[in-house]
Amino acid sequence: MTILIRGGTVVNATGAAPADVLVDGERIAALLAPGFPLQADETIDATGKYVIPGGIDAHTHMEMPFGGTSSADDFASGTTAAAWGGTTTIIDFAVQAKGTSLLSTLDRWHQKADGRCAIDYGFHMIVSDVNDTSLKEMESCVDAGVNTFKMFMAYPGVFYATDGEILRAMQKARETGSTIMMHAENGIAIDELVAQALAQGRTEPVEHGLTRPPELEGEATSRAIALAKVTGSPLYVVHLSAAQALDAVARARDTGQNVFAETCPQYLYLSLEDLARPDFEGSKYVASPPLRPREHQSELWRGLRTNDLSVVSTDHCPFCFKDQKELGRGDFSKIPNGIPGVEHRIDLLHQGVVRGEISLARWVEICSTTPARMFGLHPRKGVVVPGADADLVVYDPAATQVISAATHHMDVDYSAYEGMEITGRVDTVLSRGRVVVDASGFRGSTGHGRFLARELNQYLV
Ligand SMILES: NC(=O)NCCC(=O)O
Ligand SMILES: [Zn+2]
Ligand SMILES: [Zn+2]
Repeated sequence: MTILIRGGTVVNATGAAPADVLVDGERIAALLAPGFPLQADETIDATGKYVIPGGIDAHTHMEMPFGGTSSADDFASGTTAAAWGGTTTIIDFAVQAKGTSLLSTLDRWHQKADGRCAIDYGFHMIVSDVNDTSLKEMESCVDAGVNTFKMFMAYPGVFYATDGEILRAMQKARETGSTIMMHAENGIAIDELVAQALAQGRTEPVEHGLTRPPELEGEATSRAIALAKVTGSPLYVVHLSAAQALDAVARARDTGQNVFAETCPQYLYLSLEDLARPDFEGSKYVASPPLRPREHQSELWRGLRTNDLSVVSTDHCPFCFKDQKELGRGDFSKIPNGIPGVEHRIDLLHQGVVRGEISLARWVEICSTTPARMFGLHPRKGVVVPGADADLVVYDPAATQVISAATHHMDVDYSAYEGMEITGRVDTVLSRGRVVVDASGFRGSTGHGRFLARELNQYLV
């Protein structure tokens, strides 16, 4: 089966140029001069549109257990929504519960995902129980294509790891060539502030933000960087939200340390003002780290331009407003943490192009090419070149849309971006050569997506 995508502008991280794209089976076969005379089984007209590599969302939580409930999207609904939004690969987090092994956790996540995903997928591993067994098991995870391990400096009693535990895991990461991903917030200090707020009767969602000040993200980020330096381990800071944390990352990178960071669309577009919405509406915006005062946003956009922020992922972690966020009415600390977004990352970041915050090539780089290289998927994913998987998005930069829960495909009853007007829209999506979304709707199938055993981080020196 061949498909010819005609008349579009191919955008890679290296730049944009008019070209026709020939797909043969699951792979890109050729980039051709526009109008090159060739017949294919199917032709897609991309005139006036971009042809970009499918998005790679390196931070999602499908069916994630949290605070007595579970995130609302399962692997079927979440990956279908991702496809609608031009994302053709996700990397989800398998979550080790305390007292369980990493390998049984990995098995469990395979059971949840295998045969149910609409697009390709990989896993990171959350390590919440550092001991001799789990440290040894990190080696087997790497062999199984899971070479990125998330640890938490937040959530004492749940996921929290001490500095000593982090140090030991980083030593193992150094030994195995794997990368530690860090949730960098000072959870011990935050828990004190939370207890004080509740004791004073401050129970509203906005208190979630006020009890997690940006300084405590900056401090934890600096500490993680120091531990990484001592151990020689690479560090990837997840969901960076605060200027103070960005500053620490930028300083480390200036010294040549293997420190990388991602931010998320919610930190670029939403703010503490959303957390302060009345009538418990603020609960829709509870995630950790929290949304920050608006002035952090321009710093994050700058970080994306300077590459101190290398990736934008969603941290997609949906909880329904009606029956899940509700768990924290009267006590903000019980609101399940997370914001939905897997469907809208490509559109929201294209908005950054429209507003002149980032270039077209940088849009592709932070949404696809760099995650592919950072997480060992390149050159199979993340680029429009012959030989790569035909994970392709035809994107119409002139179309307009309004984001709404009434029209999105995520299995959650609200949108954090409700009513936001977007210039640009996904037109057609191919996953490994199969059209999964086009004007007729969703044409893919859950079960089409394959597990991706990943190579090591290609940015390490
Ligand atoms: N970010 C968030 O609030 N929920 C998902 C879990 C995590 O990434 O820490
Ligand atoms: Zn986290
Ligand atoms: Zn997360």
